[in-house]
Amino acid sequence: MSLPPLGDKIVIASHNNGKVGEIGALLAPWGIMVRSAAQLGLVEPEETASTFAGNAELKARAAARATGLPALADDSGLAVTALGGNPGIYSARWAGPEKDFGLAMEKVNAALGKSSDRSAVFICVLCLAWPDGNTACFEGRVAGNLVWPPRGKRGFGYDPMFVPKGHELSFGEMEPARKHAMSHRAQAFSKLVAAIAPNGGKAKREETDDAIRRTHPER
Ligand SMILES: O=P(O)(O)OP(=O)(O)OP(=O)(O)OC[C@H]1O[C@@H](n2cnc3c(O)ncnc32)[C@H](O)[C@@H]1O
Ligand SMILES: [Mg+2]
Repeated sequence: MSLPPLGDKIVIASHNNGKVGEIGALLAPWGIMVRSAAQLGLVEPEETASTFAGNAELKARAAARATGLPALADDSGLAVTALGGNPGIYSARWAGPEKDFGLAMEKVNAALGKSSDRSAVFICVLCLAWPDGNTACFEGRVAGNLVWPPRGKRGFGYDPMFVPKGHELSFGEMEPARKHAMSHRAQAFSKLVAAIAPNGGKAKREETDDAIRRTHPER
């Protein structure tokens, strides 16, 4: 797949500071100037699609159209097996108008009840949109189990109740760099990099991996 170049400025088409911070960290080695939709005063489009990809594309297109710059949107959520994939694309909406994720996590836990299946997947679709109407979307997933009560104050959203498979710490307890190395967002991001910069991307990924290894020598 051959995609148009990104240039040196892009808009992060998200109003979620947690996501904007994580995407900024993933983009840091690239020297691209990043502005968020909130910083640019863009309106938050209504998420009317029925899939992560549909919503990510709609958010990216709206920001590219409004700014004339390439835009990167993220639509993501927590799909809980025993809840038939809910809250899924409704993950932000379960937090209500106050964006109260303590409440959203309580709802997930209450809906699970005594279910012995606590498995869940975080899903992220990153979608790039260019001002000429081109788009490209990339999906990442990370599997894990839900714990109660929530643990840790790092990260955002549902992080404190999610323990990735093979790990002890929740995303809310982990060093941010460690979450970045395995998260659904990071997985989607490496696919995006592979599509945008197949050769340069390899060097940049190694740079990021080296930085993570220096901070986490046990990895
Ligand atoms: O649409 P934008 O403006 O990007 O911001 P949003 O918060 O509304 O984002 P979504 O519509 O994609 O909803 C996804 C919700 O899923 C949750 N979520 C996504 N990624 C997460 C992560 O890495 N850790 C914890 N929760 C996450 C988080 O609570 C988000 O609010
Ligand atoms: Mg949203």
